[in-house]
Amino acid sequence: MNDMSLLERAVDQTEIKISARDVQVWYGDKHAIKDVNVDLLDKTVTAFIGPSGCGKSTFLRCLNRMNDTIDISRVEGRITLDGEDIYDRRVDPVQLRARVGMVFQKPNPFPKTIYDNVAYGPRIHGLARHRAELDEIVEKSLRGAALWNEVKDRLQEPGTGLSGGQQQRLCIARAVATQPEVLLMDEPCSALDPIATSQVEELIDQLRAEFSVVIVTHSMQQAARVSQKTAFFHLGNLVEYGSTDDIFTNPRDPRTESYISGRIG
Ligand SMILES: Nc1ncnc2c1ncn2[C@@H]1O[C@H](COP(=O)(O)OP(=O)(O)OP(=O)(O)O)[C@@H](O)[C@H]1O
Repeated sequence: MNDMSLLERAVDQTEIKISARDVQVWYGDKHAIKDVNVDLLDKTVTAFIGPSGCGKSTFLRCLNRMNDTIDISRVEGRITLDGEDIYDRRVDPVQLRARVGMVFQKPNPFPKTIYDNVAYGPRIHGLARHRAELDEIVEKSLRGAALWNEVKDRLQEPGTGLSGGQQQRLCIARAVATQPEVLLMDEPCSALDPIATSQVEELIDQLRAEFSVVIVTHSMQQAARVSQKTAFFHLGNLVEYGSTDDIFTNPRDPRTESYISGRIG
């Protein structure tokens, strides 16, 4: 698939999947996210862009409560998934993270077989009643991550024996296996070569048929290629959010304009 065909696919989805209101994040005294309000759409790829340290990853981690795992961080405000407050005390963060999956910068397969990497989530969440059902989930997830053909004859080999690009697709298969509704990706291609990057980018475009995808990226070319919506962060503020086309061709805020034209960053 070429770049333009990804870019030209219209945003046809308007259903809000995640809604953030007045979100603040502190690390100790450091105010890392300031009053962020945004509605992220279902079945849409949203890119978070902005200079290093502006808070992209911090805000991403708010969306599946990964910041809970950082002792000194404090999150305020309201974030809803399908209208339900994800910070409500009745919400189990482990269950939430099955619905809002995450793929990290560096591929991090478990030291287990390819099969067990993918089967891990469905097993702990009880998604399969018997082995045949688990086999089906593993195959479907590996197909969904465009990896099945490369690994179908070596499912019992260690996941860590795959190439970097294959490992990242394995991590995507692992995230997809719990049937998430949202997939968060924190610079998923930064450790990959150009070929693996383009495979993962094509995959992201396919994944949005089923999920809402949010991707943090330092590459404006990548944001333009894969996303329909873009959010530009600067010094903890969400400065501008809109269609990727508008952000890149007609930014409204001078800070966005400076960033995309390479004057800040
Ligand atoms: N675990 C942490 N403890 C303390 N401060 C943190 C922590 N994580 C991030 N920060 C600080 O919060 C701010 C936002 O960081 P964050 O990693 O979210 O930015 P980013 O835009 O994702 O940066 P990059 O593009 O470099 O990954 C920075 O000032 C950073 O130093």
